[in-house]
Amino acid sequence: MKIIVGSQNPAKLNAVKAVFPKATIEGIEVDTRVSSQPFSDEETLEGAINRAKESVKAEKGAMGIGLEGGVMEFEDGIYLCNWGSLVDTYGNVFTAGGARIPLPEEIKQGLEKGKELGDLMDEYTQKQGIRKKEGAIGIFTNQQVSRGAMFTHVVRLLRGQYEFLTKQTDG
Ligand SMILES: O=P(O)(O)OP(=O)(O)OP(=O)(O)OC[C@H]1O[C@@H](n2cnc3c(O)ncnc32)[C@H](O)[C@@H]1O
Ligand SMILES: [Mg+2]
Repeated sequence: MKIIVGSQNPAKLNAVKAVFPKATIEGIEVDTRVSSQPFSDEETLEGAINRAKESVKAEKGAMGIGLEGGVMEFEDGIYLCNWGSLVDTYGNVFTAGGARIPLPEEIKQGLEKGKELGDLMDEYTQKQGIRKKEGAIGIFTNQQVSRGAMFTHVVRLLRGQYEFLTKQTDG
């Protein structure tokens, strides 16, 4: 089985590898056709679906997976949100959402100024490439749940739905 992932971010690629250990996995750059910092569940999910649809087009017979990170405004502040999509070789589109946690006021202010969360996290932690490592979710959960672990859960939700449908249609 071949899976094309619409990203070259190792946190995303490793999540797909963890859930599909026997598959050949390739990450490609795709146009998400949403903002580089999605600002709602809807926009983040759309980014994930666009990534998956672009990826599946890249190679005949391969499945496509798109994982997208974003933020969403809620009554009490801004939450981190994550969405994923899997498009199989028949064109079936599966979707799944990931864990949400609120972001600190300082991060919220940076986002409202138009900065990207990835850059804000590097400033906040005085480290580089947090988005490719534990992510904001890893930092703000004291490393209890890394970005990779969170995306692994999303990909597991995608794989399970795909298998469930395949079982139904294969009898
Ligand atoms: O290369 P791609 O696949 O685009 O990976 P990315 O890290 O940019 O991730 P997304 O585009 O999915 O996320 C949109 C923005 O939100 C940031 N982001 C989302 N979740 C994050 C997290 O857990 N930690 C740090 N930055 C995060 C990310 O860096 C982007 O600026
Ligand atoms: Mg990005």
